[in-house]
Amino acid sequence: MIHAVDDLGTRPGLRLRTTPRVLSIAGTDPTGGAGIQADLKSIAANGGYGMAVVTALVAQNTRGVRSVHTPPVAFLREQLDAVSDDVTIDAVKIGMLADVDVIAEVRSWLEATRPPLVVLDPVMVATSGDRLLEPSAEQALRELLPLVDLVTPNLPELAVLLQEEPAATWAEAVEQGTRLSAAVGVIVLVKGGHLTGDSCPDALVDARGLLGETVVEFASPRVVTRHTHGTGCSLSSAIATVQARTGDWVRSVAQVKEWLQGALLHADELEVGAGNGPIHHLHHLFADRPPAGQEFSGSLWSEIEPIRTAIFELPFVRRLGDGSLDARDFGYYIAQDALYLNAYSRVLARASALAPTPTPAEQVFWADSAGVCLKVESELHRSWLGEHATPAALGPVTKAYVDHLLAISAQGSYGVLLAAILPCYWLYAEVGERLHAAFQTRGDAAAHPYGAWLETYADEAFAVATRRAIAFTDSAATTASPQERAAMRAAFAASSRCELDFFDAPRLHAGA
Ligand SMILES: Nc1ncnc2c1ncn2[C@@H]1O[C@H](COP(=O)(O)OP(=O)(O)OP(=O)(O)O)[C@@H](O)[C@H]1O
Ligand SMILES: Cc1ncc(CO)c(N)n1
Repeated sequence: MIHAVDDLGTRPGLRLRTTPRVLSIAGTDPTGGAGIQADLKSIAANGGYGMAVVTALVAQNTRGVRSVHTPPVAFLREQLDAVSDDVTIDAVKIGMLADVDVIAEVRSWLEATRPPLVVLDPVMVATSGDRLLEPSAEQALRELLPLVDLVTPNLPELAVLLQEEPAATWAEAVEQGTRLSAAVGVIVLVKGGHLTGDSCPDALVDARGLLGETVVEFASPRVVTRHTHGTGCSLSSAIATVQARTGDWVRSVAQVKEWLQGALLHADELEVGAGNGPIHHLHHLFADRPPAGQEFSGSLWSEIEPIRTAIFELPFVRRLGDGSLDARDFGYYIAQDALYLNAYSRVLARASALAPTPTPAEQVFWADSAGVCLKVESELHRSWLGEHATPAALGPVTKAYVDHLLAISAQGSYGVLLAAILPCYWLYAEVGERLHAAFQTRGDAAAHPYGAWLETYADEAFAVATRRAIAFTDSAATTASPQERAAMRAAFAASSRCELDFFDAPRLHAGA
């Protein structure tokens, strides 16, 4: 889709595209965190089509730069022309330019092709402190600025561009950015990543007033991580991409900063290299991905999402959480739960009997769990029901749940039985944790009539047992046939529905 652009600080030739074609002209990082590798990921992460022309090959990793090989500039030009002779370029991001010859060639290509949108990251020094631009090329880089729309210097680079000392404070940095913008007629993104303190401010500055105001600040909290390799590359290529879609610098920077914050927050998960590792460019694509090895249980959990939502919307669960639950409803629930736990213990013992022989840990876990279940049952009698009270009769919902579990026990598939057992652990851990967290925040722990109940299920030992039950279910799923896995899904969903009905049963049957 193509739109014309009005005056938002962009060049007349700019045409907005849903999926902009973005060219990165930059150096390489074989570890994938900076340079063109980071640019391609950032462009993709922000919805663009990425292309790349290599200025210099850099033998580097997360610990530092080993050497730089700059191919002849004639070959650089061949790469640039190969792209521009064929592809309509919507935006260009320029990174490492290495030396004066490279700068001259890129400059000549820019003058010949006039791309509608150019973002320049004036790369001089890597995160590791190694130089990526020869000092003799600094003047040529300064002279390139009038050909670009946005320049994104960090604090030391801003100082070099102005031939001044680096700013010591954020106010000084913004003031330097304003002077650079006025001198060159370019929008400057001043980056505060090199400051110390709890925040990482950035500011878009345009002395010509193209942004509506001279300085637009973007505040973001500093992410505590040492994995910031390539943030500057990633930021500039992402801005080029989003700007080619929105045509609005302020909106583009705000959107990209939000993405960058997420990429920094998830950086530690990647574990790439021993030095300053990369950021997680594509973190948002994997946000819902279950941990490795838990794909099966992860999909079971997603499939019962409507049931989980319904559980938290039940009046019983809401009132249990805030303590306003009627004592009669709670009493009915606890009495039914004691009956349920007795039957559930037998089902767990059956899982122990069916556990595969080469893994005694599973057999022991289910046998222990059957024992724990009986202890919890007697504890319910002791603390809530009175040890000598007449045993309640199995209510209709309890009976349906127990019958379902016993029927699956009788069928003899270990995997299907685990899937049927699992919701009782998982949903209780979830309910316990959420209600407990909510009641702790309110700070009325002592006064809460059901506080002790909530504590049982929010307990860390219960969470540990739940994680093991999940892991055993996943491992059973890996050896199960497709038919058996389908039966596991059905059993998990059926038990989850029983859990929902069980929480709703007091409303329907407590008065009967
Ligand atoms: N720890 C952090 N937490 C949040 N944002 C950060 C952090 N470090 C850097 N940033 C942000 O990342 C972007 C790049 O900033 P920085 O000043 O580090 O650039 P740079 O030095 O060019 O990056 P590079 O590490 O690639 O050399 C800025 O938007 C900055 O605010
Ligand atoms: C190729 C290249 N460009 C930029 C940087 C700055 O992080 C780097 N380390 N490597």
